[in-house]
Amino acid sequence: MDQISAALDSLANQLQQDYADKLPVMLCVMNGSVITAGHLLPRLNFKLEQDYIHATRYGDKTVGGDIRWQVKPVTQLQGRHVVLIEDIFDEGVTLAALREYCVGEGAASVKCVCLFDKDHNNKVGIRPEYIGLTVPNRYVFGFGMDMAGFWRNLPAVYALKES
Ligand SMILES: O=P(O)(O)OC[C@H]1O[C@H](OP(=O)(O)OP(=O)(O)O)[C@H](O)[C@@H]1O
Ligand code: HPA
Repeated sequence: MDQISAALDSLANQLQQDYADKLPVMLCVMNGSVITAGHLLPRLNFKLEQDYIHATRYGDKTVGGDIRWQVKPVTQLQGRHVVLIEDIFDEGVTLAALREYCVGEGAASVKCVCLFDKDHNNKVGIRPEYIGLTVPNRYVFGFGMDMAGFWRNLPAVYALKES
C-alpha cells in the first residue's frame, strides 16, 4: 500500500506540472479505474472536469477478447485535453481503442495515466504516458481490478496463483 501511495503521489505531481493550466477532461475508464481515480483526483490541485468512459474486454475472464463498448462520455471532447485514467496496462488493446475514440471526437490531445503496467512484451505498440508501478506478468486483482468479477475492493494488489 505504501508503494501504491507513493506511485499515486508521483503521478499526481507529474499531472500537476503538465495539466494545471489546461482545464483537462479526466476520463475514468470504468470499471477497473474507479479506485485509482478515487485516489488520484483528490491529489490534483487544479481545475478539471471529470467524466467516465466504459469499454471492457476481459469481463469475468483472465484473458482479453473483443472490446465491448458500454458507455461513452457525455462531456464533449472536441478541442479538449483528455487524460484517460486507467488501472492496468496489459496488452494495450483497450487503450488503443479509447485513444482512437477520443481523437475521433476531436480531442486536442489524449494521454493516459495508468497505475499498473504489466511486465511483458506482448503489447500493441503504444504506452501510457504516465505509469505508476510495474506488476509481474500474472493476472492481478485488487485495488479496482477484479478476479472473476470480485475483489475490486481489496486495498492492495494480489496475483492469481499460477496453475
Ligand atoms: O491492455 P489491455 O489488455 O486491453 O487490458 C487493460 C484493460 O483491461 C481492464 O479492463 P477490463 O476489460 O477487465 O474491464 P473492467 O475494467 O470493467 O474490469 C483494465 O481496466 C483496462 O481497461
Ligand atoms: O491482470 C489483470 N487483472 C485485472 N484486469 C486486467 N485487465 C487486463 N489485465 C488484467
